[in-house]
Amino acid sequence: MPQLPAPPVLLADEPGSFPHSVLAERHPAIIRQVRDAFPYGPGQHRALDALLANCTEGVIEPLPGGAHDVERWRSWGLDEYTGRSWFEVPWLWSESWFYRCLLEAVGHFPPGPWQGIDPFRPAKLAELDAPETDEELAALDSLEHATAADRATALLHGSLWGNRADLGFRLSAPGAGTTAASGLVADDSDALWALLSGRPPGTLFLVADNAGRELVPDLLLLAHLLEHGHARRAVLHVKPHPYYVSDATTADVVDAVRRLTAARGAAARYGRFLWSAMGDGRLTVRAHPFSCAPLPYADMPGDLREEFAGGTLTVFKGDLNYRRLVGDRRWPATTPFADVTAYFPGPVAALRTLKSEVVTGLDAATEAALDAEEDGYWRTGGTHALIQVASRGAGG
Ligand SMILES: O=P(O)(O)OC[C@@]1(O)O[C@H](CO)[C@@H](O)[C@@H]1O
Repeated sequence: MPQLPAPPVLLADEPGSFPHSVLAERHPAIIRQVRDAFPYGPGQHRALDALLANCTEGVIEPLPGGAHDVERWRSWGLDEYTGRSWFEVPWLWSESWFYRCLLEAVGHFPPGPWQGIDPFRPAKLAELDAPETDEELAALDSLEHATAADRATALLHGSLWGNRADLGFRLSAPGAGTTAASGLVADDSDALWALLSGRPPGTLFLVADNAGRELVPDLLLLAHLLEHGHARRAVLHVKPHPYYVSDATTADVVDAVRRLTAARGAAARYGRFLWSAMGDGRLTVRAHPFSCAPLPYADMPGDLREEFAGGTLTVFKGDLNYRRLVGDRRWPATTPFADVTAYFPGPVAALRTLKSEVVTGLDAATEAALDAEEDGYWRTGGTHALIQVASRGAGG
């Protein structure tokens, strides 16, 4: 296993940089969006005002005494970062901390009338109800007569590009989700299908990203893989609580499956298949606390490592999961994907549209051509995507 020299971790301390804009602009916009979405009371408004001041100008403060997850956050670095500016600790950490604080402000965790209410739910539901979702579901009918291989490719690409439908991203990327996507910067899909064509079929893990128009195609892909013998069992890892605006929770999985079963044609058939697969255990939903950790997957706890070790393949969806999978560092873009994921206990794949600066596994010519064409926007604009696979341990 190669021991790579680790480049610096991304911080948000450089005005004008993408991480800085997320803390200075995107987080205040998210607070505004959440405030407008619910008839919150004065206490919640005051807490949101305090969070706005704290996350833009203040320092990281301890969790309130009695918070259910104090020990967890201490083990994730809270003591080390308390008293420091949000802009000077690892960006991955401060972003995650923002969502923890936002949920605190709206009373999501403590017992009370607002416990368990998802502040992002209105936006997630609006997306699921959008006419674009109807169009995407209707398009499934035209795939019914395609060969299984063509359908598999279409569903893989649907799941991949579904990652553009990220509500937090749309708050800060003008035109995101509407412009035509221009292409793949890496495509290991042959290796991915090779892993999923082994006999006997095994367990596939999918570490989900966004709800709504990303989760629906993820579920369609899982249904296809189960139905066509590419996997015996699928495990969908979602977030245990609302996170990064649109990240999928179990409630969002239920909404997505119900949306499918209530549709017409092929979409309804997929919905019924998924419903019965959940009923007989072929499809399981998991909500591990580490899914919302402010840390890279290299630091995953033993139980999760053991679980992933039993999979034929683990697929990480989306930009944030990619940052956590490879490490949120200034990797040269040509650093091999297999090297940065060498710690992972089994075959692993990433399906991601590029919405932050971290990228690995490109060839030098591709990187140079993209830089010449777009001067860096290709890394964060969501216009490009990648399918990367490290087959290690699978004899591949
Ligand atoms: O993980 P996702 O939904 O694909 O994207 C998450 C995201 O919008 O949030 C982060 C910045 O806040 C970036 O990693 C990325 O731009």
